[in-house]
Amino acid sequence: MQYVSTRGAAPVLGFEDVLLAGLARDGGLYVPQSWPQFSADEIRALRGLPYSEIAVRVMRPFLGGSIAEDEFRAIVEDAYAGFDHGAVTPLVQLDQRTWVLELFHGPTLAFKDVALQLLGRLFDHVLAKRGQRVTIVGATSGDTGSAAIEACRDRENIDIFILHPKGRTSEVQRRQMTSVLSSNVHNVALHGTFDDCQDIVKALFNDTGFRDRMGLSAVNSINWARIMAQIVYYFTAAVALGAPDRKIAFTVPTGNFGNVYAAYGARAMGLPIEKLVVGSNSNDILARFFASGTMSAAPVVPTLSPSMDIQISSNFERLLFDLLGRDGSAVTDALNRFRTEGKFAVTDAQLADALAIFSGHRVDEDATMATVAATWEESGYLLDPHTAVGVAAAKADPLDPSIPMVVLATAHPAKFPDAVEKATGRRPPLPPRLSDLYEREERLSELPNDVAAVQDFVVARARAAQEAA
Ligand SMILES: Cc1ncc(COP(=O)(O)O)c(C=O)c1O
Ligand SMILES: N[C@@H](CCOP(=O)(O)O)C(=O)O
Repeated sequence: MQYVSTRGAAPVLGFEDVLLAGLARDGGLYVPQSWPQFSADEIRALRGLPYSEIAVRVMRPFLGGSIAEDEFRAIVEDAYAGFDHGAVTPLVQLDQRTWVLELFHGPTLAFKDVALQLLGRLFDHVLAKRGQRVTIVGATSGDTGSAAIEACRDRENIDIFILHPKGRTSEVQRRQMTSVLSSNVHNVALHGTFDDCQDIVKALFNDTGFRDRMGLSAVNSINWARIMAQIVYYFTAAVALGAPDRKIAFTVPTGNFGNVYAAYGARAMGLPIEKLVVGSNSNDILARFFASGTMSAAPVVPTLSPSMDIQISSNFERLLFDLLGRDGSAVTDALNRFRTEGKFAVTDAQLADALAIFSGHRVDEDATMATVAATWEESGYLLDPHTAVGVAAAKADPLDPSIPMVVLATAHPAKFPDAVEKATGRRPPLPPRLSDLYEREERLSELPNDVAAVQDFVVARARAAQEAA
């Protein structure tokens, strides 16, 4: 299995190099040269298997033989052993046609753990084999940060720097990051939005001198391995609900487009996915794209679902690559236009290709709160505000109701207790292992929205951490 860049001008790489590279050297994102195919019989054979076995079978083709199967199986089993539900990502039925796929049973209570618990172990495995060390830089709107820190803390060959937008995460999310005091963990509260954090991370990667000197790696979904690990739960959910002998649809609360792109990958691999519904909060650039074919930037507004307060969805580039016929220079042109003019458009035919798979819905703050409240009243089920955006988007979609709709529950309601309490009168408690979170010491540094300032900080802290080690 080989991987190519969406901008078409970076070296073609195998799995291990893609894992360590993060962003491609031409600024693009790596995607598989072709999608592995699963026959109906191979999909049927997944029914009833444990999560980790499905994970091995679904991810195996992406490794291209770079990790021996028994070693990979051991890594996968270890990654999911700490989840607090035996099914890892259980399905819960909400009503006759709607299920939620609970992705929040990992250590930091959000879907990011599913991929990052694996990624931390894969980094360890590959770095030990190569005798290499990396500096991870990541951007977070709240959940990737804590999941990545949890996965990488105290690992010998990794320093990890996480940029979050100051004051724009929930308090639980911030404390989950900043209360990890390990010497290889460095939290930055940036004076800016998540998009600013993500821009700085990309700028650090695009400075190839800095990138090579520091040995930069990524934990955001720009890293192909994140997408690979997220494809697995679309298979587990689909086979549990009757695939390949029954069609299925998913609604994904969306920000950076990584999660729903993983669903697109599962469909390309052979899962009978009828529709992918993209749920956006008031930061609705994606819903507007699916309505018009034009991607046009707008200022980020803070919402009750802060992890989705994103206007530049980095993984959309991977879909665009396919919509534009896998032409890297056409992708580069479109994205340059987006940077300089604030917008670009696809043709009617390209939009029709996208709409054959996707639809998009904007869910505003009132609808989010009303959905949390109504779901609690009708089903006795507590939704976090991100999942509520998904449930509301699923209800707004005109899809054939005989097709089961799975909404991805991307975070535990206890990560957003204020919004949940306001909507339902019930304050969801943190699990016992996090019950002292509000008393824990925090450590973080504040930095301006400036690439050079972040670069200097990374150099100084990485040097100090290595001297102390
Ligand atoms: C709780 C939660 N829901 C939804 C999303 C959006 O997912 P994606 O960025 O993969 O579209 C995020 C952030 O990524 C998140 O943390
Ligand atoms: N919502 C995310 C934003 C980063 O997304 P990623 O999937 O690219 O890591 C977060 O919680 O940080």
